[in-house]
Amino acid sequence: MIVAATMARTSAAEYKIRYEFIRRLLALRGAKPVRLVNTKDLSTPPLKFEFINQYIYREGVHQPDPGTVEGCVSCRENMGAACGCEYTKLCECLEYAEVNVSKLTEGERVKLDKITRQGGSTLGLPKRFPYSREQGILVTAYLDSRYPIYECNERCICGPICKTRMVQHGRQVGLEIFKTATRGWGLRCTEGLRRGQFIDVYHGEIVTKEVANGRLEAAGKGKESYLFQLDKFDQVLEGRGALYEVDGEYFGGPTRFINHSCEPNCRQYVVSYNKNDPYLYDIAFFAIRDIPPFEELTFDYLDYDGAADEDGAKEEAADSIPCRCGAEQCRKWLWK
Ligand SMILES: C[S@@+](CC[C@H](N)C(=O)[O-])C[C@H]1O[C@@H](n2cnc3c(N)ncnc32)[C@H](O)[C@@H]1O
Repeated sequence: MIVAATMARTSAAEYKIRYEFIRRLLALRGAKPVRLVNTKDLSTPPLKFEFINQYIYREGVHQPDPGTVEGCVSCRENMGAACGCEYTKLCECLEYAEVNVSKLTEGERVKLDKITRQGGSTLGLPKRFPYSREQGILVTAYLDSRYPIYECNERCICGPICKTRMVQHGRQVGLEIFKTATRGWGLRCTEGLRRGQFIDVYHGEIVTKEVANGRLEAAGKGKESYLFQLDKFDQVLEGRGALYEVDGEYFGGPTRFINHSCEPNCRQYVVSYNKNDPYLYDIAFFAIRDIPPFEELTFDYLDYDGAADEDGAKEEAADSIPCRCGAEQCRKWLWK
C-alpha cells in the first residue's frame, strides 16, 4: 500500500514536470515542432533549463552594435541575371569569405599575390559561395574546411530570397529530444537529412571568459560540454578585446542535448551576419553525411573550431568522462 502511494505520488510529480517541460518546449520558434520522447523511464529533463530563441547577453558582454553592420549594395533584389549575391565578386558581405582560387583570372591572381604580401581587401575577387544554389545545402568546400560562413543581413539590398540567407531563417526540420540508454538525453531528427543540410543553431547565455571560467570551476566535471568559445576570429583580433563564450546549460535550444560521438554525423560551423564584428556570431549545426530519420544526431566535442592550438584543446583533462558513443574508433574519453 505504502509503495503504491509513493509510486502514485512520484508519477504525479513526474507528470507535472513533464507537462511543464513540454509547455516550455512550445515556446521554441521553428518551422516544425520539437518533441520530447522517453521510452526508457519516467524521467524528464531537469526544469533548471529554459528554452530560448536567441542569445541572452550577460554582464560585461557588448551587445551587437547595429552601427557596425554593413549590408551589400552592389547586388540586386531579384537575384539571378548576374546580379545576385551568388555572383560572389559583387557581394560586399563576402568580402572576408574564402577566395575561390579556381576561378581567378591571371590579373586576379596577381592581385591576390600582392594582397597576400602587403595586406588589403580581397573585395572584387571571386569568393566561395557557401550554399548550393539548387538544394540549399552547405557545399563540400565549406563542409570540409573551417571557413566562416558570411550571410547577408537586414541592411543588405538583396532582400529575403537571397541565397546567402539560410541559418538566419532558423530551424526548418522537426526534432526529438529523447532518452538514450547510456548518455542521458539526446537529439534526433524526425526526417532524413542530406549531407550539408542545416539543422539548428546553438543558443545560450553569452558570458565573458572570466564568468565562463568561474562557472566551470564552480560546476566541476562535465560543465565544459555546454560551453562554446566564440574565438573563431581570435587571430584577427591579435589578443585585442575580450572573447565570449556561449553557455547552453541553463538557457538554450534543442541542440544543447546533442551528445558527443568520436564518429559524428554533424559538425558545428561559424555563421556571421556582421563581417565587422569578430566577437559575436552563430554556431550552426549541419549534417556532414546523409542521416536517416530518427538516427541520433552527434558531433565531436573535440572537433575544435577555434584559433587556438589544437593540441592544447585536446590535452587530457584530469576529470575526463568515459565516452559511451559506441563508435568503432572511439577515443574512450570525452575530453581527451
Ligand atoms: C551537452 S550535454 C548533452 C546532453 C546530455 N546527454 C543531457 O542529458 O543533458 C553533454 C553531457 O552529456 C553526456 N554525454 C554526451 N556524450 C556522451 C558520450 N559520448 N559518452 C558519455 N556521456 C556523454 C555527458 O554527461 C556530457 O557532459
